[in-house]
Amino acid sequence: MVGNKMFSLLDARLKKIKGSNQIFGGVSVIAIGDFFQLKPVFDGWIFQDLNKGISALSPNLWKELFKVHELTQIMRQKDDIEFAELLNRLRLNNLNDNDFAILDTRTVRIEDQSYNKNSTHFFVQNDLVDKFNNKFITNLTSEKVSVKAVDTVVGDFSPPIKAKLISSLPGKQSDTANLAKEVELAIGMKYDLTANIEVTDGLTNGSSCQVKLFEYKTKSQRPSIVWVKFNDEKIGTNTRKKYNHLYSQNIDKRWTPIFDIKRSFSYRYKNFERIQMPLRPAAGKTIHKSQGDTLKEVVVSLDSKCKGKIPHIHYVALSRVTTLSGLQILNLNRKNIAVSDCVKDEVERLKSEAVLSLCFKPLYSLPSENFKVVF
Ligand SMILES: Nc1ncnc2c1ncn2[C@@H]1O[C@H](COP(=O)(O)OP(=O)(O)OP(=O)(O)O)[C@@H](O)[C@H]1O
Repeated sequence: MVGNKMFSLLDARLKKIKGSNQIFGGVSVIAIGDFFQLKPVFDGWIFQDLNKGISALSPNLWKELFKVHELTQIMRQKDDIEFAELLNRLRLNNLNDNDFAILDTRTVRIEDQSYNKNSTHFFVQNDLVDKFNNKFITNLTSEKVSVKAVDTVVGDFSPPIKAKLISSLPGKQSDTANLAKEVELAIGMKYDLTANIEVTDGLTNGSSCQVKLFEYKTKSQRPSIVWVKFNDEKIGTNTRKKYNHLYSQNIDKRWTPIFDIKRSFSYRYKNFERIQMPLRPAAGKTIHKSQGDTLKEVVVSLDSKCKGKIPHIHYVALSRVTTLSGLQILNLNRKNIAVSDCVKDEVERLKSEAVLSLCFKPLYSLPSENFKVVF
Protein backbone atom coordinates (compact mmCIF):
# COMPACT_ATOMS: atom_id res chain seq x y z
CA MET A 1 0.00 0.00 0.00
CA VAL A 2 1.23 3.51 -0.80
CA GLY A 3 1.92 5.70 2.24
CA ASN A 4 1.85 9.49 2.63
CA LYS A 5 5.61 9.97 1.97
CA MET A 6 5.48 7.86 -1.19
CA PHE A 7 2.34 9.73 -2.32
CA SER A 8 4.12 13.04 -1.92
CA LEU A 9 7.16 11.68 -3.83
CA LEU A 10 4.86 10.52 -6.64
CA ASP A 11 3.45 14.04 -6.85
CA ALA A 12 6.95 15.58 -6.98
CA ARG A 13 8.24 13.05 -9.56
CA LEU A 14 5.25 13.46 -11.87
CA LYS A 15 5.61 17.25 -11.69
CA LYS A 16 9.25 16.87 -12.76
CA ILE A 17 8.55 14.35 -15.53
CA LYS A 18 5.69 16.41 -16.96
CA GLY A 19 7.49 19.75 -16.43
CA SER A 20 4.30 21.03 -14.83
CA ASN A 21 3.46 22.60 -11.49
CA GLN A 22 -0.02 21.12 -11.49
CA ILE A 23 -0.72 18.48 -8.80
CA PHE A 24 0.64 15.07 -9.96
CA GLY A 25 1.96 16.96 -13.02
CA GLY A 26 -1.61 17.12 -14.34
CA VAL A 27 -1.86 13.31 -14.55
CA SER A 28 -5.14 11.70 -13.43
CA VAL A 29 -4.60 9.28 -10.54
CA ILE A 30 -6.93 6.44 -9.51
CA ALA A 31 -6.08 4.90 -6.12
CA ILE A 32 -7.28 1.38 -5.33
CA GLY A 33 -7.05 -0.31 -1.94
CA ASP A 34 -8.43 -1.22 1.45
CA PHE A 35 -7.37 0.62 4.61
CA PHE A 36 -8.35 -2.42 6.69
CA GLN A 37 -5.21 -4.13 5.38
CA LEU A 38 -1.60 -3.61 6.49
CA LYS A 39 -0.11 -0.18 7.11
CA PRO A 40 2.60 0.74 4.57
CA VAL A 41 6.05 -0.34 5.78
CA PHE A 42 8.32 2.61 6.76
CA ASP A 43 5.56 5.07 5.82
CA GLY A 44 2.42 6.64 7.29
CA TRP A 45 -1.17 6.06 6.21
CA ILE A 46 -1.90 7.98 3.01
CA PHE A 47 -4.60 10.03 4.79
CA GLN A 48 -2.30 11.28 7.57
CA ASP A 49 -0.64 14.70 7.30
CA LEU A 50 3.09 14.72 6.61
CA ASN A 51 4.88 16.18 9.60
CA LYS A 52 8.56 16.28 8.60
CA GLY A 53 10.59 18.53 6.28
CA ILE A 54 9.21 20.92 3.72
CA SER A 55 6.42 18.50 2.72
CA ALA A 56 4.77 19.23 6.09
CA LEU A 57 3.77 22.60 4.65
CA SER A 58 2.07 21.10 1.59
CA PRO A 59 -1.64 20.24 1.54
CA ASN A 60 -2.90 16.73 2.33
CA LEU A 61 -3.37 15.53 -1.26
CA TRP A 62 -5.44 12.53 -0.25
CA LYS A 63 -7.98 14.48 1.81
CA GLU A 64 -8.19 17.41 -0.60
CA LEU A 65 -8.54 15.56 -3.89
CA PHE A 66 -9.81 12.01 -3.50
CA LYS A 67 -13.36 10.72 -3.25
CA VAL A 68 -14.35 7.11 -2.72
CA HIS A 69 -16.46 4.58 -4.60
CA GLU A 70 -16.79 1.34 -2.64
CA LEU A 71 -16.59 -2.02 -4.44
CA THR A 72 -18.82 -4.38 -2.45
CA GLN A 73 -18.76 -7.62 -4.42
CA ILE A 74 -16.39 -10.25 -2.98
CA MET A 75 -14.68 -12.21 -5.71
CA ARG A 76 -11.98 -14.27 -3.97
CA GLN A 77 -14.42 -16.17 -1.70
CA LYS A 78 -17.38 -16.00 -4.10
CA ASP A 79 -17.92 -19.79 -3.82
CA ASP A 80 -17.94 -19.77 0.00
CA ILE A 81 -20.20 -16.88 0.98
CA GLU A 82 -20.43 -17.87 4.69
CA PHE A 83 -16.64 -17.68 4.95
CA ALA A 84 -16.66 -14.36 3.06
CA GLU A 85 -19.15 -12.96 5.59
CA LEU A 86 -17.06 -14.22 8.53
CA LEU A 87 -14.01 -12.51 6.98
CA ASN A 88 -15.95 -9.26 6.64
CA ARG A 89 -16.67 -9.41 10.39
CA LEU A 90 -13.02 -10.20 11.14
CA ARG A 91 -12.02 -7.20 8.98
CA LEU A 92 -13.83 -4.93 11.45
CA ASN A 93 -12.88 -7.00 14.54
CA ASN A 94 -16.53 -7.98 15.01
CA LEU A 95 -16.22 -11.77 15.18
CA ASN A 96 -18.93 -13.47 17.28
CA ASP A 97 -18.67 -16.68 19.35
CA ASN A 98 -19.99 -18.75 16.47
CA ASP A 99 -17.29 -17.33 14.15
CA PHE A 100 -14.57 -18.30 16.66
CA ALA A 101 -16.10 -21.77 16.93
CA ILE A 102 -15.93 -22.08 13.11
CA LEU A 103 -12.30 -20.94 13.08
CA ASP A 104 -11.54 -23.44 15.87
CA THR A 105 -12.59 -26.24 13.52
CA ARG A 106 -9.73 -25.14 11.21
CA THR A 107 -7.06 -25.24 13.93
CA VAL A 108 -4.40 -27.94 13.47
CA ARG A 109 -1.27 -29.15 15.24
CA ILE A 110 1.92 -30.10 13.41
CA GLU A 111 1.55 -33.68 14.72
CA ASP A 112 -1.96 -34.04 13.19
CA GLN A 113 -2.36 -36.34 10.19
CA SER A 114 -4.60 -33.74 8.54
CA TYR A 115 -1.92 -30.99 8.73
CA ASN A 116 -1.17 -29.77 5.19
CA LYS A 117 2.59 -29.45 5.63
CA ASN A 118 3.10 -28.79 1.91
CA SER A 119 0.66 -25.86 1.68
CA THR A 120 2.03 -22.32 1.65
CA HIS A 121 2.56 -21.12 5.25
CA PHE A 122 2.10 -17.53 6.42
CA PHE A 123 3.91 -16.09 9.45
CA VAL A 124 4.05 -12.68 11.10
CA GLN A 125 7.85 -12.35 11.23
CA ASN A 126 10.77 -12.88 8.86
CA ASP A 127 12.79 -15.10 11.22
CA LEU A 128 9.92 -17.62 11.43
CA VAL A 129 9.64 -17.58 7.63
CA ASP A 130 13.40 -18.20 7.18
CA LYS A 131 13.35 -21.03 9.73
CA PHE A 132 10.40 -22.69 7.99
CA ASN A 133 11.89 -22.36 4.48
CA ASN A 134 15.33 -23.65 5.55
CA LYS A 135 13.76 -26.68 7.19
CA PHE A 136 11.52 -27.24 4.15
CA ILE A 137 14.49 -27.23 1.76
CA THR A 138 16.57 -29.45 4.06
CA ASN A 139 13.79 -32.03 4.09
CA LEU A 140 13.55 -32.10 0.28
CA THR A 141 15.50 -34.94 -1.31
CA SER A 142 15.49 -33.35 -4.78
CA GLU A 143 18.48 -31.76 -6.62
CA LYS A 144 19.67 -28.54 -4.92
CA VAL A 145 22.16 -25.79 -5.65
CA SER A 146 23.34 -22.85 -3.60
CA VAL A 147 23.76 -19.75 -5.78
CA LYS A 148 26.06 -17.01 -4.48
CA ALA A 149 25.73 -13.36 -5.57
CA VAL A 150 28.50 -11.91 -7.75
CA ASP A 151 29.19 -8.43 -6.32
CA THR A 152 31.28 -5.52 -7.61
CA VAL A 153 32.00 -2.11 -6.09
CA VAL A 154 31.64 0.86 -8.40
CA GLY A 155 34.57 3.30 -8.08
CA ASP A 156 38.31 3.51 -7.89
CA PHE A 157 39.30 1.37 -4.88
CA SER A 158 42.23 -1.00 -4.36
CA PRO A 159 41.40 -4.75 -4.59
CA PRO A 160 41.70 -5.32 -0.79
CA ILE A 161 39.35 -2.38 -0.08
CA LYS A 162 36.91 -3.68 -2.69
CA ALA A 163 36.97 -7.13 -1.08
CA LYS A 164 36.41 -5.59 2.37
CA LEU A 165 33.50 -3.46 1.15
CA ILE A 166 31.88 -6.45 -0.52
CA SER A 167 32.26 -8.66 2.56
CA SER A 168 30.62 -5.92 4.67
CA LEU A 169 27.38 -6.07 2.63
CA PRO A 170 24.39 -6.98 4.80
CA GLY A 171 22.39 -10.19 4.57
CA LYS A 172 19.12 -8.23 4.55
CA GLN A 173 17.82 -8.57 0.98
CA SER A 174 15.90 -5.30 1.02
CA ASP A 175 19.24 -3.44 1.42
CA THR A 176 20.71 -5.08 -1.69
CA ALA A 177 18.17 -4.39 -4.46
CA ASN A 178 16.13 -7.43 -3.31
CA LEU A 179 18.84 -9.85 -4.48
CA ALA A 180 20.12 -12.35 -1.90
CA LYS A 181 23.76 -12.84 -0.89
CA GLU A 182 23.12 -16.54 -1.36
CA VAL A 183 19.98 -18.36 -2.43
CA GLU A 184 19.38 -22.06 -1.92
CA LEU A 185 17.48 -23.45 -4.91
CA ALA A 186 15.79 -26.87 -4.86
CA ILE A 187 13.75 -28.66 -7.49
CA GLY A 188 10.08 -28.76 -6.48
CA MET A 189 10.39 -25.85 -4.00
CA LYS A 190 8.10 -22.80 -4.23
CA TYR A 191 9.76 -19.44 -4.92
CA ASP A 192 8.67 -15.82 -5.48
CA LEU A 193 10.39 -13.47 -7.91
CA THR A 194 12.20 -10.71 -6.01
CA ALA A 195 12.40 -8.16 -8.83
CA ASN A 196 10.40 -6.71 -11.68
CA ILE A 197 11.97 -8.54 -14.63
CA GLU A 198 9.34 -7.82 -17.30
CA VAL A 199 6.30 -6.05 -15.87
CA THR A 200 4.16 -6.27 -19.04
CA ASP A 201 4.64 -10.06 -19.03
CA GLY A 202 3.65 -10.46 -15.35
CA LEU A 203 7.25 -11.18 -14.30
CA THR A 204 6.99 -8.90 -11.28
CA ASN A 205 8.28 -8.86 -7.72
CA GLY A 206 6.18 -11.39 -5.75
CA SER A 207 5.04 -13.64 -8.66
CA SER A 208 4.90 -17.23 -7.37
CA CYS A 209 6.42 -20.23 -9.13
CA GLN A 210 7.93 -23.66 -8.59
CA VAL A 211 11.50 -24.55 -9.63
CA LYS A 212 11.49 -27.39 -12.16
CA LEU A 213 14.99 -27.78 -13.63
CA PHE A 214 18.54 -26.39 -13.50
CA GLU A 215 20.31 -26.05 -16.84
CA TYR A 216 24.10 -25.68 -16.93
CA LYS A 217 25.48 -24.27 -20.20
CA THR A 218 29.06 -24.08 -18.87
CA LYS A 219 31.18 -26.20 -16.54
CA SER A 220 30.45 -23.74 -13.70
CA GLN A 221 28.62 -24.79 -10.51
CA ARG A 222 26.17 -21.98 -11.25
CA PRO A 223 23.04 -22.81 -13.28
CA SER A 224 22.77 -20.72 -16.46
CA ILE A 225 18.99 -21.12 -16.51
CA VAL A 226 16.55 -21.98 -13.76
CA TRP A 227 13.36 -23.31 -15.34
CA VAL A 228 10.25 -22.47 -13.32
CA LYS A 229 6.50 -22.98 -13.63
CA PHE A 230 4.40 -20.00 -12.57
CA ASN A 231 1.21 -20.68 -10.58
CA ASP A 232 -0.59 -18.33 -12.96
CA GLU A 233 0.03 -19.76 -16.42
CA LYS A 234 -0.43 -16.36 -18.12
CA ILE A 235 2.73 -15.07 -16.40
CA GLY A 236 5.76 -15.31 -18.70
CA THR A 237 3.83 -15.94 -21.97
CA ASN A 238 5.94 -13.44 -23.95
CA THR A 239 9.19 -14.60 -22.33
CA ARG A 240 8.43 -18.21 -23.31
CA LYS A 241 7.88 -17.06 -26.91
CA LYS A 242 11.04 -14.95 -26.88
CA TYR A 243 13.19 -17.88 -25.71
CA ASN A 244 11.44 -20.49 -27.84
CA HIS A 245 14.86 -21.65 -29.14
CA LEU A 246 15.92 -22.76 -25.63
CA TYR A 247 13.20 -25.41 -25.31
CA SER A 248 14.90 -28.78 -25.82
CA GLN A 249 12.98 -32.06 -25.57
CA ASN A 250 13.13 -32.31 -21.78
CA ILE A 251 11.78 -28.78 -21.19
CA ASP A 252 8.03 -28.49 -20.68
CA LYS A 253 6.49 -25.74 -22.84
CA ARG A 254 4.77 -24.28 -19.73
CA TRP A 255 8.08 -23.64 -17.97
CA THR A 256 9.71 -20.20 -18.09
CA PRO A 257 13.49 -19.59 -18.10
CA ILE A 258 14.86 -17.41 -15.29
CA PHE A 259 18.35 -15.97 -15.68
CA ASP A 260 20.71 -14.04 -13.43
CA ILE A 261 19.89 -10.34 -13.34
CA LYS A 262 22.11 -7.36 -12.49
CA ARG A 263 20.97 -4.58 -10.16
CA SER A 264 22.70 -1.51 -8.69
CA PHE A 265 22.30 -0.28 -5.12
CA SER A 266 24.00 1.98 -2.59
CA TYR A 267 25.12 0.84 0.84
CA ARG A 268 26.84 3.13 3.35
CA TYR A 269 27.53 5.80 0.67
CA LYS A 270 29.21 3.33 -1.75
CA ASN A 271 27.70 2.05 -5.00
CA PHE A 272 27.56 -1.67 -5.77
CA GLU A 273 26.34 -3.99 -8.51
CA ARG A 274 25.02 -7.46 -7.80
CA ILE A 275 24.36 -10.36 -10.19
CA GLN A 276 22.00 -12.99 -8.78
CA MET A 277 18.98 -15.18 -9.53
CA PRO A 278 15.92 -13.06 -8.57
CA LEU A 279 14.27 -15.83 -6.52
CA ARG A 280 13.25 -16.09 -2.86
CA PRO A 281 12.03 -19.33 -1.17
CA ALA A 282 8.28 -19.03 -0.65
CA ALA A 283 6.98 -22.24 0.93
CA GLY A 284 6.67 -19.90 3.90
CA LYS A 285 6.20 -16.14 3.58
CA THR A 286 5.37 -13.16 5.74
CA ILE A 287 1.77 -11.99 5.89
CA HIS A 288 3.06 -8.61 4.66
CA LYS A 289 4.36 -10.25 1.46
CA SER A 290 1.17 -12.32 1.07
CA GLN A 291 -0.93 -9.19 0.43
CA GLY A 292 -2.64 -9.53 -2.93
CA ASP A 293 -2.17 -13.35 -3.06
CA THR A 294 -5.02 -15.76 -3.79
CA LEU A 295 -4.51 -19.41 -2.78
CA LYS A 296 -6.61 -22.57 -2.62
CA GLU A 297 -4.82 -23.87 0.48
CA VAL A 298 -2.91 -22.08 3.18
CA VAL A 299 -1.60 -22.68 6.71
CA VAL A 300 -1.51 -19.59 8.93
CA SER A 301 0.36 -18.91 12.16
CA LEU A 302 -0.27 -15.58 13.86
CA ASP A 303 2.24 -16.35 16.59
CA SER A 304 4.26 -13.17 17.20
CA LYS A 305 7.12 -12.04 19.41
CA CYS A 306 6.14 -8.38 18.82
CA LYS A 307 4.90 -6.67 21.97
CA GLY A 308 2.21 -4.60 20.27
CA LYS A 309 -0.70 -5.76 18.16
CA ILE A 310 -0.46 -5.40 14.37
CA PRO A 311 -3.81 -4.03 13.20
CA HIS A 312 -5.56 -5.94 10.39
CA ILE A 313 -2.94 -8.72 10.11
CA HIS A 314 -5.43 -11.47 11.02
CA TYR A 315 -7.83 -10.35 8.28
CA VAL A 316 -5.09 -10.16 5.63
CA ALA A 317 -3.71 -13.61 6.53
CA LEU A 318 -7.05 -15.44 6.65
CA SER A 319 -8.54 -13.75 3.58
CA ARG A 320 -5.89 -14.99 1.08
CA VAL A 321 -7.61 -18.37 0.75
CA THR A 322 -10.67 -18.97 -1.41
CA THR A 323 -12.60 -21.35 0.91
CA LEU A 324 -12.75 -22.14 4.62
CA SER A 325 -11.88 -25.77 3.85
CA GLY A 326 -8.59 -24.62 2.30
CA LEU A 327 -7.57 -22.86 5.53
CA GLN A 328 -5.59 -24.38 8.40
CA ILE A 329 -4.63 -22.36 11.48
CA LEU A 330 -1.60 -23.24 13.60
CA ASN A 331 -2.06 -20.31 15.97
CA LEU A 332 -4.87 -17.73 15.72
CA ASN A 333 -3.45 -15.54 18.53
CA ARG A 334 -7.02 -14.35 19.10
CA LYS A 335 -6.15 -11.78 21.77
CA ASN A 336 -4.08 -9.85 19.21
CA ILE A 337 -6.89 -9.21 16.70
CA ALA A 338 -7.03 -5.42 16.27
CA VAL A 339 -8.36 -2.65 14.07
CA SER A 340 -6.68 0.74 13.79
CA ASP A 341 -8.77 3.59 15.22
CA CYS A 342 -7.43 6.11 12.71
CA VAL A 343 -8.47 3.79 9.85
CA LYS A 344 -11.98 3.47 11.32
CA ASP A 345 -12.20 7.28 11.50
CA GLU A 346 -10.93 7.75 7.95
CA VAL A 347 -13.30 5.17 6.48
CA GLU A 348 -16.14 6.88 8.37
CA ARG A 349 -15.06 10.26 6.94
CA LEU A 350 -14.84 8.87 3.40
CA LYS A 351 -18.31 7.33 3.65
CA SER A 352 -19.94 10.45 5.05
CA GLU A 353 -18.02 13.34 3.45
CA ALA A 354 -16.15 12.05 0.43
CA VAL A 355 -18.42 9.79 -1.60
CA LEU A 356 -17.80 9.94 -5.33
CA SER A 357 -21.00 10.67 -7.22
CA LEU A 358 -20.85 8.80 -10.49
CA CYS A 359 -21.74 10.69 -13.65
CA PHE A 360 -23.44 7.56 -15.03
CA LYS A 361 -25.50 4.66 -13.70
CA PRO A 362 -23.34 1.51 -13.78
CA LEU A 363 -24.89 -1.52 -15.52
CA TYR A 364 -24.69 -3.59 -12.30
CA SER A 365 -26.99 -1.19 -10.47
CA LEU A 366 -29.71 -1.29 -13.14
CA PRO A 367 -32.63 -3.66 -12.48
CA SER A 368 -32.09 -6.77 -14.65
CA GLU A 369 -35.41 -6.24 -16.54
CA ASN A 370 -33.95 -3.01 -17.94
CA PHE A 371 -30.93 -4.80 -19.34
CA LYS A 372 -31.09 -6.16 -22.88
CA VAL A 373 -28.30 -7.62 -24.99
CA VAL A 374 -28.73 -6.63 -28.64
CA PHE A 375 -26.84 -8.40 -31.42
N1 LIG B 1 -14.56 -10.25 -11.98
C1 LIG B 1 -13.95 -11.27 -11.42
N2 LIG B 1 -14.35 -12.54 -11.68
C2 LIG B 1 -13.75 -13.61 -11.12
N3 LIG B 1 -12.70 -13.52 -10.26
C3 LIG B 1 -12.26 -12.30 -9.96
C4 LIG B 1 -12.85 -11.11 -10.52
N4 LIG B 1 -12.20 -10.04 -10.01
C5 LIG B 1 -11.25 -10.53 -9.19
N5 LIG B 1 -11.28 -11.88 -9.17
C6 LIG B 1 -10.40 -12.76 -8.38
O1 LIG B 1 -10.56 -12.46 -7.01
C7 LIG B 1 -9.30 -12.44 -6.35
C8 LIG B 1 -9.08 -11.10 -5.69
O2 LIG B 1 -9.02 -10.09 -6.66
P1 LIG B 1 -8.27 -8.74 -6.42
O3 LIG B 1 -6.88 -9.04 -5.93
O4 LIG B 1 -8.46 -7.91 -7.61
O5 LIG B 1 -9.12 -8.13 -5.23
P2 LIG B 1 -8.66 -7.22 -4.06
O6 LIG B 1 -9.87 -6.68 -3.41
O7 LIG B 1 -7.63 -6.25 -4.55
O8 LIG B 1 -7.99 -8.25 -3.06
P3 LIG B 1 -7.08 -7.97 -1.78
O9 LIG B 1 -6.94 -6.49 -1.63
O10 LIG B 1 -7.83 -8.61 -0.65
O11 LIG B 1 -5.81 -8.68 -2.08
C9 LIG B 1 -8.26 -12.78 -7.40
O12 LIG B 1 -8.00 -14.16 -7.32
C10 LIG B 1 -8.94 -12.44 -8.70
O13 LIG B 1 -8.48 -13.28 -9.75
